[in-house]
Amino acid sequence: MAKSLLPLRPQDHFGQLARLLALEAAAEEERARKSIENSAAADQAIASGHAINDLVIADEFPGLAGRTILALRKRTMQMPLPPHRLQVGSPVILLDEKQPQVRGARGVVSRRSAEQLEIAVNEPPEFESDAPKLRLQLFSDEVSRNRQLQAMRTATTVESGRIKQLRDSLLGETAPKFREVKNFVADAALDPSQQEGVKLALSAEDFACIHGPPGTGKTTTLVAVIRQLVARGAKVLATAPSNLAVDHLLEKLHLAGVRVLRLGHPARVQESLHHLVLDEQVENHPDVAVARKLVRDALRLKDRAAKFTRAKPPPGYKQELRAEARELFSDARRIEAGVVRYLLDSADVVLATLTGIDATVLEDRRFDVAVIDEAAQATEPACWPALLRADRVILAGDPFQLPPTIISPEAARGGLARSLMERLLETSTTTISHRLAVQYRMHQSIMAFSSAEFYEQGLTADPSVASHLLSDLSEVTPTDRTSTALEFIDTAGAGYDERAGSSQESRENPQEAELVVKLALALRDAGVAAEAIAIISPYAAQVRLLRRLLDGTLIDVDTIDGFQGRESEAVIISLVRSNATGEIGFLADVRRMNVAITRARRKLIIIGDSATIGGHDFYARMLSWVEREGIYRTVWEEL
Ligand SMILES: Nc1ncnc2c1ncn2[C@@H]1O[C@H](COP(=O)(O)OP(=O)(O)OP(=O)(O)O)[C@@H](O)[C@H]1O
Repeated sequence: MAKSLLPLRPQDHFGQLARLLALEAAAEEERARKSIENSAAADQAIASGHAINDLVIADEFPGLAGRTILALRKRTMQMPLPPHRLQVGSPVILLDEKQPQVRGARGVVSRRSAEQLEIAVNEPPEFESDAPKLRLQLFSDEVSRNRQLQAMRTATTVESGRIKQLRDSLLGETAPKFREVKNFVADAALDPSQQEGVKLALSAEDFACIHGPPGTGKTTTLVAVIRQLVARGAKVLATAPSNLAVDHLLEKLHLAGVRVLRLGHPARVQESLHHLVLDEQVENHPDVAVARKLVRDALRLKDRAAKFTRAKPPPGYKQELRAEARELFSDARRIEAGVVRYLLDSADVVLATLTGIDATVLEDRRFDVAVIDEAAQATEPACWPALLRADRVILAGDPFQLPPTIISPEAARGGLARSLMERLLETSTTTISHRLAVQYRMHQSIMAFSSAEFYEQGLTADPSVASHLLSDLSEVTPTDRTSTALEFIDTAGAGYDERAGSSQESRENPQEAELVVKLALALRDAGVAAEAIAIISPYAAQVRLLRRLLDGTLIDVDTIDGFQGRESEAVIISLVRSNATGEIGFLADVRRMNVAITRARRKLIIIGDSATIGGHDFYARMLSWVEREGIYRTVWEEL
């Protein structure tokens, strides 16, 4: 997107975002529709594990919050399910195989075993045929897109009140205001930079950003912000784009004794935190036992109505049974709604993913402050449902790590990949952001390059980590490898050529993979716990290959995107690219590489071909960093 001049006009800005969202929706739906309507694509979806066919409903029983759980099995009951990619929490659609174009039942996978998948649906499906053969497949999340569009429409048209004021400041129409913080009690556990971040957040009357480079305790700081807000009587809506990030906040707030309530499908929340989820608390509320009985009665009535397949019931009788069932369902919902309201009133902090801000649950409830963690990974439209519900907003994140994932290249080029936080940081002329300065993860040599490239040399390593090495761990034998923090192993000239992976969409480098395995096992043999070693690569095909090679070792192998937000004592990065033309593909997105090189605590080994990557300025500087701070080796020394 061309750098927008402020102020942005609401019509133009939201109109443009809505267009980009439509492009993204079209790209997503194209993918999903292809595999629903076209039988060849459906076969492909089944072959690739995105769908399972020939299923029947083996059981149907009431789930949490008035939902129904359908247990699905292969028609031949004893047959195990084929290998598939439907995970607990995946959005799915259940279709009649004969009539896939007829609207199916949407739900979420709630449990999986070798023979059975359970899905939670809001309404039990009503298929035309009696014993339909069913297909279950992954489906895109239309509900959340509609919520975003609706929120942007409201933000466009609002003409007065707090929503308008906040919108105007976020669009640069008015300057964001800050006030002096009275009675600020510094939290002794925080470092001075984190305390400054807390102070800035508390002083914001409109919005403020906490910029948290890798390992700087962004979540720790946010928790401190939220605790102080709650102590001052505020109600807070705390959100993030991913369930993982929301759970991380939830756990820390709960441990700090804050009264929290987590919205969202329990299947998507970490098991140890289930007792903090709204649905679970609703379920344990005494009033809900009554509602549950109503749901059971309703299902029984529906069942009776469905049994009249041959015997002819008196006219209208079937409809009557169904109507009665519907009424019971609705009574059950009304009882639950009362319990939900009570639980929401009792919490000081309500947590949800950005897409999980559900108006049917929250109704028109407003909060004093909305907090958005990992804000640099959320698209701007994704933030608006949260923004509309609060008087003030605190965004936390790091725009120099991975941006939101967008599948339509056109939408990405148009600016959908640019987060609200990035836009605010780039366009603000006043101090709206505080960057945290002390990191608690990396040895100082590992930190140095990222600090210079992305944070204007603004990071320092806390003394507790500044010089820590693998060899300082009692179980680790000191070796050349465990007593140094940083190495680059250059494969240039060794003929370790990259090739297309089996799916043709990704790349792999088998010889490099073998070297990676050798290095990882050497670390393990020196006493480093397998769980403390991680291997990351930009390419999914290389990750698949490495996982195969390291099967059964407990060494973690993941893509860079999958490893964002995590850390490991030792990290090996496999860069993969090695070709005669110096083509580096999406390694050119240096933010991805920033994530990769900032995951290691005590040891980072990078393996790559300097002849392929060295033509790119960033990688040329990266090679000098290793020569300055660490050890540069050629692959010949490893053979
Ligand atoms: N002031 C501090 N003193 C000591 N340790 C700290 C401090 N702040 C954070 N840490 C430690 O740093 C680590 C990272 O903190 P936290 O989980 O808050 O960061 P994060 O925001 O999740 O990090 P990142 O953004 O890098 O993923 C934790 O182990 C935490 O205990």
